[in-house]
Amino acid sequence: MAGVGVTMEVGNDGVAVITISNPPVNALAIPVVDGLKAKFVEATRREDVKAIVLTGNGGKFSGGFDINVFEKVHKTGDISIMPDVSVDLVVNTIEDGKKPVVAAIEGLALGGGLELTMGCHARIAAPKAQLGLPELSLGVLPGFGGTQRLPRLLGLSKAVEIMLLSKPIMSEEGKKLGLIDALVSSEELLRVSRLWALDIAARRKPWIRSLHRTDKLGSLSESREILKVARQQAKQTAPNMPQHLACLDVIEEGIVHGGYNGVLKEAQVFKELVLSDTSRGLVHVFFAQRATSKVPNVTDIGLKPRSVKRVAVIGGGLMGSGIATALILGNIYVVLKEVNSEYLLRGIKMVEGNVRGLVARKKLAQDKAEKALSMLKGVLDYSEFRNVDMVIEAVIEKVPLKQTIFSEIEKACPPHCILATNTSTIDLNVVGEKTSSQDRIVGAHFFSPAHVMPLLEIVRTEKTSAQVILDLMAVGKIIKKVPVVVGNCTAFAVNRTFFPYTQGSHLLLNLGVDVFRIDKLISRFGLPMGPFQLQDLAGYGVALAVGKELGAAFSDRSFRSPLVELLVKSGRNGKNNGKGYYLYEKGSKPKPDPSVLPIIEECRRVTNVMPGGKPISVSDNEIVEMILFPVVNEACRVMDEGVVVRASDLDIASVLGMSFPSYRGGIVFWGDTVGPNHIYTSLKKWSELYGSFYKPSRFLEERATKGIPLSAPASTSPGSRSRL
Ligand SMILES: C[C@H](O)CC(=O)SCCNC(=O)CCNC(=O)[C@H](O)C(C)(C)COP(=O)(O)OP(=O)(O)OC[C@H]1O[C@@H](n2cnc3c(N)ncnc32)[C@H](O)[C@@H]1OP(=O)(O)O
Repeated sequence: MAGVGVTMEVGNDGVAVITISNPPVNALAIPVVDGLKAKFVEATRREDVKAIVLTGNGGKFSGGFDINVFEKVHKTGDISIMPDVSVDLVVNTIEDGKKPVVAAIEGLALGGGLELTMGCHARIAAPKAQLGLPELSLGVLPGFGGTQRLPRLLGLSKAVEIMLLSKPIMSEEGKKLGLIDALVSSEELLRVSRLWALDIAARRKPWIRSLHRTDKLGSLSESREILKVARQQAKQTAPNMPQHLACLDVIEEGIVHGGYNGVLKEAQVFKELVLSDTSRGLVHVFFAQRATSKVPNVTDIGLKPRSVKRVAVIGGGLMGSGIATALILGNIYVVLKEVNSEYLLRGIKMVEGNVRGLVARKKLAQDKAEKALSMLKGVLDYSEFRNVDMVIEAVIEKVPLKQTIFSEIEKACPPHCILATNTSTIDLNVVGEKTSSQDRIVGAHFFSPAHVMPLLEIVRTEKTSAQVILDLMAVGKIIKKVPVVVGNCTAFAVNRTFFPYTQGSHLLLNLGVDVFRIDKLISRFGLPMGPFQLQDLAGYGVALAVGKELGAAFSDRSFRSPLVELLVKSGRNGKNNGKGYYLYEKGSKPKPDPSVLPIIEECRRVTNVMPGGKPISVSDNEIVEMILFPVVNEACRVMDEGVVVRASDLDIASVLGMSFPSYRGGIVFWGDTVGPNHIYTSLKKWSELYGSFYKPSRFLEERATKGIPLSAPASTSPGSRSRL
């Protein structure tokens, strides 16, 4: 495999093939950008070169500009390390250069990669290549002229959609839309591209500079209307993110004042956006997600994942059927076991409902749905378990029941079979206590709805073998989850970190803050809904069971309120029966229900925590902090106890499991952005005013007083332990 750099080969036909090489995705690192410039200058100068083909090594064109450079800018604040690619390389050297350039695209051309190809005079692609401008998902905008050339190549409407959704299209669609000039097989790609380039040089094919085109832009009033609608949508779907509106403004600049002015404006706005908190958060999440696949003593000891083809799921309830759905969609054969045919039928119906729901929402093709459903078999006993590679138990949270199941499956399954539980609270050592297969026991904690939520929390005990963890990570990837490996403790990493979220909201409510104000502020912060609406959605049964369990486990810092019991007593059961903190009517949005207020008053009388019996007076900002700082505080304990490999694992878990806004970088990253010292002093003040729920942890105190970021590795914190 070639190293990092750019090569050039000039053939007898007079075509210079310039190849980008930077495995694994040919990211445009600074040496690659420099190499491109040098090779283009050389090809332009050489008399034996008539035309140029630009391509990528190893079956991929390019995954875009090197995101590591953004990270460097974020760390140093020094924007000057960004090279001038947009004007110097793409406009002056490639697009306005003296020799025609054809892009030969295979595999993927994303971000800066696609933007380079749009500066070329034609684009030839192999089938199934991914083409996209995902820069907005990194908090920036396309910065190599993409905001200008994409609308000019395929029309404003589609271009805006591709950029705002950060969603790639395939080369087949690109051909239909006019982004791609010809679609040819991988084997033919270079040959056709060379001929095409020569044809342009000989004026047998048009020499097109995308930036100069206007034929697909439509009239100014049409463009303005499209941008107006897009702005309205962006305000709704991305209210806290500046890059969406900025991108639309830059596009408009080019439409009104011409492509080149648009390119200049793009470069200026790009520099502002790279330095934004949004970009810092999103770039952090990009790398944090990829870091989860590196687990010390698991992924670095030469093991290979074993193939898991058949999985048994025990329990066809909400979780079990969701897990079964995720598995069959990943082409894994599933045996779903229930205790009687009524429950089994209900479980299978739920799986079918999940799959058909995806088809209805156009997320799955009909034939794929049928194929997936053919991978499911319902059973009532263990006879089919003799040839499964993994079992996932997903029954109710009762210790004796789980223990019985585990000793039964130990006998029914082959000796290599992974024995996983989807428990969200029970200690894995207790679950597997009655077996002698502790090395095969592992937690596979899915988040509801399991076929939708992207996180898979893999819980290991001291005895779980590295092979078993690796196998489960591989299964997680096959079913399109992001697996995060954590240690064994009550509620594990995610629910443990977030238990103060619910409790903190209830404490604030009991201190006199309005329930709907809390929900509104938390949604405004960026979570999809507030804590009380979430409780309505999850169901009060869950709230009661989990509240009891966690309250007992963390009694030194728990706030217990009788509110949910009072709600149930008054005939409310959340979204389930249409009445909770909100009223739920089919076809309309949840409406705050004022008749819940007297019940809250009654609860406040019972808990009696308001200082002097009067509601506390707090600012909007303080409300958000009083809910989220205790979560950061618990995250500190989780890190201190070594439950996670690295701080960023909690970031990704909070984003993917709890829908914490990704543009805030995850819970620990956000804590560092706000500042450990501010969090510590606030918690200390509240703990004096309102009790031990807010008491700062040892880890937080130490980091705040020494000025060490919360995310700094544990070695900086003497006395840290590890459960991994
Ligand atoms: C100025 C310009 O307009 C700005 C830009 O171009 S910004 C960049 C725009 N490009 C992107 O956003 C694409 C980002 N990359 C991806 O979406 C995916 O990595 C991909 C679809 C290219 C490949 O996905 P997949 O095959 O699952 O591999 P994935 O694990 O994600 O990536 C493989 C490795 O390449 C790295 N990588 C991928 N794209 C990268 C990039 N643009 N820069 C630096 N590293 C990159 C990943 O960090 C990962 O590294 P690791 O192995 O050390 O963890």
